[in-house]
Amino acid sequence: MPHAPIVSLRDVHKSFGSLKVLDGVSFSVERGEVLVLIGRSGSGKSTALRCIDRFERIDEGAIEVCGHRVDDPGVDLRALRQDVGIVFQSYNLFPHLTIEENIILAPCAVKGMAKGQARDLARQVLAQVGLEDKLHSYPEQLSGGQQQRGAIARSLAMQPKVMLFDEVTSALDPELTGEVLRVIEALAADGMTMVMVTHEMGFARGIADTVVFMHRGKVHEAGTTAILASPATPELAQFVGTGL
Ligand SMILES: Nc1ncnc2c1ncn2[C@@H]1O[C@H](COP(=O)(O)OP(=O)(O)OP(=O)(O)O)[C@@H](O)[C@H]1O
Repeated sequence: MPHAPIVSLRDVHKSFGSLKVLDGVSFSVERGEVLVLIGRSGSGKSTALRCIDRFERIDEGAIEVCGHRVDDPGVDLRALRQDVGIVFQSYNLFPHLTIEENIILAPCAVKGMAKGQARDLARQVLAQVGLEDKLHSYPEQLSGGQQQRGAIARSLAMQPKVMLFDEVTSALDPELTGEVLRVIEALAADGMTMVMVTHEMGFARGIADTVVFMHRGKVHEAGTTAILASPATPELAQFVGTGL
């Protein structure tokens, strides 16, 4: 039997009122692959990412994620979200909970994991992001970069099959960006399947198996990172040239 991609979008359309944001978007992500979405502000990257986890519902087309038909109104959202981890630009951690409490919340509540086991898991995922010593800290006691690493750890604790990253370094100072990107690089090297929206072009070049350049709600160009070095369209050439 041919294997199915972990994520596939086929001819996805999505509008907000009269604004068409996704206009026939298709792409797919294989197991262990890193797909990077790039494009100008407003081109539809975040919306495409949010549709994968059904934070947004699509108007037309098909999305399949880890065997879940996301466009099916009856999709089991709980099962879908156990398979998909998502980290946003900000507001990821609950401020009134310690890092450990943040991390064990979902494994205990959603998966019914015993607290002791969840605490062991918290230590393990915090070690993965280099935050073992922050177990009992509150988010406000951490730098922005540490908070994002904590948010990544919290997602990892659910042992997702695919991770989605939406401009996770955009709110960070440049010196804190690197530490978060290194954690993501390590996850990719470990074989985690990922879809990420990023404006960090150097990082995209280094990590992406597939680059999808979105323009006006469409996949304008897609391919390996070679498309960044020799774009086929003036729009990508201009985007790469300006880095915007
Ligand atoms: N919930 C919403 N309601 C109405 N319009 C929205 C909503 N979410 C996004 N939009 C609009 O859809 C368009 C695409 O937004 P989206 O966030 O997907 O773009 P993007 O490529 O990720 O941009 P950026 O790089 O600035 O994040 C924008 O014009 C945005 O204002």
